[in-house]
Amino acid sequence: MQASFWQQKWQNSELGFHLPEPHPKLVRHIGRLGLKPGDRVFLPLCGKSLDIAWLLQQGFKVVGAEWVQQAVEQLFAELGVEPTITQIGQLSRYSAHQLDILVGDIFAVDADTLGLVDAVYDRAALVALPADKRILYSRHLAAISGFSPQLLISFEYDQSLLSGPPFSVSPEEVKAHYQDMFTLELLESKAIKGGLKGKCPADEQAWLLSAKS
Ligand SMILES: C[S@@+](CC[C@H](N)C(=O)[O-])C[C@H]1O[C@@H](n2cnc3c(N)ncnc32)[C@H](O)[C@@H]1O
Repeated sequence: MQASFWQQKWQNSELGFHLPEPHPKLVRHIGRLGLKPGDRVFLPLCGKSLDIAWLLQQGFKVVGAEWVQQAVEQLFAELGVEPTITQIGQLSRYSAHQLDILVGDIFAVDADTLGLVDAVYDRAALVALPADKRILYSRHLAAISGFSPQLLISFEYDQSLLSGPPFSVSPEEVKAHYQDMFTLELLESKAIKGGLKGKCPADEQAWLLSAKS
């Protein structure tokens, strides 16, 4: 997927992925990440997710990465805060209070620029990437986040019925990406009511990834 694909989605407000509430699986399973107040949570490919505001309200710091500047501008406008913007190489950093958003390609984010994180929350990030990029992404994400524990939400459906994104990522594929680095626990797997995009039956899965010691 090129940057232009996502820029067009944001320009045309084709934001079917954007939920009107914090993700119920985040709310249900956040406790499993073992976080303390003030800990910093990384949301790769964050869009303007309401999960960000919810995590801030719970007393966490948040850092996100998002390619599309328009998305990030909408995020700060909807939060009602004015960001301080700084340039770091190819990336811009939008910061306010307990929030940093790195604007640019996730693959341009390194561990120094990201800073220390205590957990990763991946919702609609792994599944937004095509298969060849998912292999690179899973290793890159683990490396830049210092193998922090991760709450991952993925979809599984018959890929022949619908072209992604979101792409179908089976439990076998999740394991192939992560099981050499993390211990994986499937927290829940539930059918999406009405199917994916109202078109095809799909399951949404929540995974807990804990670094192997
Ligand atoms: C499916 S949306 C999910 C957004 C958010 N996680 C949510 O739950 O609402 C994927 C987002 O990732 C962004 N994105 C796609 N590829 C990216 C990349 N390589 N680096 C950074 N952001 C990217 C898109 O612009 C889009 O906003």
